[in-house]
Amino acid sequence: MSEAVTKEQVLDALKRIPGPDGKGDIVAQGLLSEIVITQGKVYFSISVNPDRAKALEGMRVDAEHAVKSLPGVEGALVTLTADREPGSAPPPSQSGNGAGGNGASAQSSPFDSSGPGQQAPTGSPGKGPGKPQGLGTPGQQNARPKGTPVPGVKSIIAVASGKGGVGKSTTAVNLALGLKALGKTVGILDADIYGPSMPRLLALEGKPQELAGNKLQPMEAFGMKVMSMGFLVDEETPMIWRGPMVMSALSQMLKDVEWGELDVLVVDMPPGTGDAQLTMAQQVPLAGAVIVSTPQDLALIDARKGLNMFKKVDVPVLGIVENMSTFICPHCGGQSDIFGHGGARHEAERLGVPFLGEVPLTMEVRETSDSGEPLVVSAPDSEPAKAYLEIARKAAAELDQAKGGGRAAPKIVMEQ
Ligand SMILES: Nc1ncnc2c1ncn2[C@@H]1O[C@H](COP(=O)(O)OP(=O)(O)OP(=O)(O)O)[C@@H](O)[C@H]1O
Repeated sequence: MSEAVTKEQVLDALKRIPGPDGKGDIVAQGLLSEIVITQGKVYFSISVNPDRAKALEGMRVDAEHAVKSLPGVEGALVTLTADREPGSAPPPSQSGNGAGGNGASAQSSPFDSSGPGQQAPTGSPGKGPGKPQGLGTPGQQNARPKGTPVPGVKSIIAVASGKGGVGKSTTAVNLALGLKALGKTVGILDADIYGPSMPRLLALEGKPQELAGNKLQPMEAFGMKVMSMGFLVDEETPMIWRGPMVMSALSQMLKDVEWGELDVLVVDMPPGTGDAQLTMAQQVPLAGAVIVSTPQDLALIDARKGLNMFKKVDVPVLGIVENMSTFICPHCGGQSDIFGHGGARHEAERLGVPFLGEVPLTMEVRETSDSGEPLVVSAPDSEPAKAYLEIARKAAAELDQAKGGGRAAPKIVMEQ
């Protein structure tokens, strides 16, 4: 195993990245937040002028690549932020520079920004030959051909995110287990074709068994029925072919899987808000959606796109979850807000959707999710597990409300 990377090495690599105006470098210009390293994964944000966020995406990608190419780095989550004045980065505190990191899957890293979720790949269902018939044009208002109900399944909820790598799948699993802890019978469907995570998150291997009548027996983990694209699509299948396959595979996973009686089926959606996601949201008979975001303001722009996407297809948003809210140092217990803090709560309030809760960035979330022992079952008394349980409780309450005719209509105040 290679040596653990240090903050100094990361900073040295970042000195090669020119600042937004092409002058100096992003380190010298004081644009970086605190750099946190846990077990070979590096997290930080770069302050930019929000008006230039799109134009500076290349700078973000360059910074991420520069860090990822360092020996000992397994992944990097780099975001652009506008919530901090350049040069006012918090004073460095001890980072949880763990013992050098393993345990992450060898597959495409969820941190890989060039990978799944950043854009819908060519051949995505909205564009490619696999575009399902009769679903209306993605982007078209009010085109919700409610998907065919799945026999035995009372409610289907989607867990979605505006972009990849924000912890959507980890949240989906812990939310599902939280719902189970509330006494519900739960299934989880991993619809993330570009980077199926359930085999890793639930330590599942193998293929589902075929039953009579062309039905598939879902796999099982922690008392939940589980189905994943990862069980059906060969890892070797090139991305470009996966898009066209997704719709038939998805409808197969809904219709042709012996789900049995379920109170809730949690669907882990592919990240993003492109055509593929919109088409999926239209095709699945969703009772509600949960949006996962990091607190950082530009990520919230993506979260907002997620909200709009569900609005377009008339699916109630049960609420927003703020993930990686605060970093808790495993050594000193100190807290720091790498990506800001409280942004999602504020955004939820602003948009009039429920805020379901916040989950800190901790080593235990990462370790347990990457080793297939989700925190809600492996350490139910830990702080993040309690946060997930509370999120599940609130989501269940919102679901009941949505099913019972929806949230109370907002009061209309007449301006004098
Ligand atoms: N609160 C957290 N604290 C620490 N690590 C976390 C937290 N949430 C998620 N992670 C880690 O971040 C990585 C990405 O998480 P995950 O796979 O759930 O994200 P995702 O949004 O589903 O990604 P993708 O879009 O690539 O599928 C994983 O290594 C996971 O263990």
